[in-house]
Amino acid sequence: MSDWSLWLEATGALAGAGGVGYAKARAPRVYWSTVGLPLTWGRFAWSYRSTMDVCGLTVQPTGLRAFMTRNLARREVRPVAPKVRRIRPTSTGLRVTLRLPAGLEPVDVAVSSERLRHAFGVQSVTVAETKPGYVELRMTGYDVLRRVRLPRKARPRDLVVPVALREDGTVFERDYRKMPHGLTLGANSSGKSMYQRNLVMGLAKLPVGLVGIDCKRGVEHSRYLPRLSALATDPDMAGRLIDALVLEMSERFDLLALHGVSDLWDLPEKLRPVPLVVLVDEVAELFFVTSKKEEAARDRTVMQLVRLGQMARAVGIYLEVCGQRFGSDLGRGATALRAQLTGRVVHRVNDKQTAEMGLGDIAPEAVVSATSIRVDRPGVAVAGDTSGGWSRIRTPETTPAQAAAVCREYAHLTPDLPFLASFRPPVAIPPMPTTPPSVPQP
Ligand SMILES: Nc1ncnc2c1ncn2[C@@H]1O[C@H](COP(=O)(O)OP(=O)(O)OP(=O)(O)O)[C@@H](O)[C@H]1O
Repeated sequence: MSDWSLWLEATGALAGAGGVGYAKARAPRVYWSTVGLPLTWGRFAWSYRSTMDVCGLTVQPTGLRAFMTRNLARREVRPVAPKVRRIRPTSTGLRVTLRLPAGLEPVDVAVSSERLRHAFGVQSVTVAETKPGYVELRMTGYDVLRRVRLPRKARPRDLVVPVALREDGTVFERDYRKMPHGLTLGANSSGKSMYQRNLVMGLAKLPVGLVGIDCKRGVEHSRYLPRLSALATDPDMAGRLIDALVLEMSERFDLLALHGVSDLWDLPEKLRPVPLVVLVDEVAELFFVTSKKEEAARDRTVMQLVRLGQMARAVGIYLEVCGQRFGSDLGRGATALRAQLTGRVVHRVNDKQTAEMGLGDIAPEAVVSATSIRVDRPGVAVAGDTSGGWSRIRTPETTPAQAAAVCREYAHLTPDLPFLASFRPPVAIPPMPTTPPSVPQP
């Protein structure tokens, strides 16, 4: 086969020989940029006006405009469609900025997004308001969540970590300054650990302290040890660690009061304590008790965690909580804690109630979207915040070994925090090979 026909096959142009199917399945990004984009662009340009018309996205012209068209331009008076202001191709689709005519609002376009998706023959269309009077149609040419790759320029910065890709091809970022505390929910094998792994890989590269609470004996978090400032592996230790964090919070507030500011970020840089991200894996373990006498300790731990949730944002301590369920059935303080965790990510769940626990106070459609996540799509989740916005996301697939390697590489960024010293287990030394060393033969 010649080089030329190989290229044709790879890009899908060899339709007759099944090339399109091959390229769509194996290299959707290549297919999109070489074949899909020109086709979609052409279809869009050719059918834009009529599509808007049949989708009900036009308005009647004003009297003056109708008069001018009829009498001066001597043209037929037609309904007015949104004006296309900008068309921008991306590696995953097409972005079109529209100026809405008077009488149309962004929600009208959003309601028609499913019709537009079929009319333009694209994978998905999402509508975002960019400024008053303008919306952006974000079209994706292929299923970007099938095999997720974050764009190269998506790098962690400040306290912002790119963690996943949205359905519309944009990057989903976890911004701790905008949304200080987060909650990740999901059934077994739904992708919670993968989400946390991607988060830790990003956070590890930033000048922050990472604190792990993993009451499953540290099976998840012990991989991140070189980059952790503290790790609690059972509820008792977690209780003491949370107490230490509350004490640190009080000291940081004293520091703010001393300098007459109300936020850590208002302090001069050289006085500013390092931000801390507290990662809690399987939060239900903190609530479980096996005997009555453990209840007092459990209640104290939960209440201290609620205090962190309520106040610690101002002093740069952020919570990242993960669990399978998070309802009032867990025990006292559960709903109070959940209310503080503004950033919500819900993976596949076993029941609608769990989706409602995470997304019910965001949007009813988000709950429906979370309950329809397929079992064969681990890692897909619905991410929302309590401002009402939500989107479907998926993290890139990464291995525990990759996360451990990043934590080792950035171990030098682990801050020296004396108040956490007693919670920092010695970093594990790689195990010795089990086979005895070979003795050189004479
Ligand atoms: N974003 C993803 N892309 C591809 N595969 C994924 C993704 N997320 C998770 N998976 C697959 O799903 C499996 C389960 O994921 P993960 O361990 O993160 O689930 P979990 O919710 O933490 O489960 P558990 O609660 O049992 O610990 C992983 O082994 C991985 O192969």
